[in-house]
Amino acid sequence: MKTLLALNWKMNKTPSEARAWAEDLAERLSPGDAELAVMAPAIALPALAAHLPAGVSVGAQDLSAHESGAYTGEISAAMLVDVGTRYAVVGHSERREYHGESDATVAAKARQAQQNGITPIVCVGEGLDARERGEQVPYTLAQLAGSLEGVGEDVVVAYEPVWAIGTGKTATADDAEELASAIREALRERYGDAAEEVRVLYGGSVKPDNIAAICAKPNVNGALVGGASLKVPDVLGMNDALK
Ligand SMILES: O=C[C@H](O)COP(=O)(O)O
Repeated sequence: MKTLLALNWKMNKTPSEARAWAEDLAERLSPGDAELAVMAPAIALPALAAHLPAGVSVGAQDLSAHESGAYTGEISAAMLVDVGTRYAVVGHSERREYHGESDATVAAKARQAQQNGITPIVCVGEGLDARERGEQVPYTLAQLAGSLEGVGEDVVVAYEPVWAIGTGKTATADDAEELASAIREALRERYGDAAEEVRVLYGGSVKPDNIAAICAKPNVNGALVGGASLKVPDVLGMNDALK
């Protein structure tokens, strides 16, 4: 299966900046072994769909758990599909923390994505407390079970320890593999043989100089990258490191 380099811009870049970034990438990207996907603010997705180089996917950072109707401010899966969206991040720790999203909400969003042909990237991961208690595996697996309720196997799982996000503290490649292998086992129980085809990503302070070691681990099939996704040279560096 192809390694996935998922670039999460978070709340950065206007549509004009997104277009310039995509044009710059298109000029400089030499295709590697990884699949690239850009998870941008929804308002920038049409510009990305029009200007990203061929083969680079468009992704959303969130979507509504509802199909359509009276949900002011929400963006539906069908709207995202209409502008060329292939992936959607759901349950990022920032949405869980700042927008009160529960595992049940995350699962509802993932189901909504799948019903419309979007592959959800379901995020899970422990905070510092659970890590310091040595409970990172049971904590993360409990979150995963709730977040995958009723969700089919066309899914990507991103393990992001909250203490490593945007802090410069990267989990070691062995830490990433510990959780990725536990997640794989849980996916086998849920999906059987199809679990081998589910990509498990690591996220948290991934950069050009650490991505190769992390993605070389047997159960890590890519990365979800925040800070290092904003500058084209960093993205080229990560893409090259995965060749
Ligand atoms: O979605 C991406 C993650 O939250 C990681 O962010 P970061 O690479 O800035 O630590």
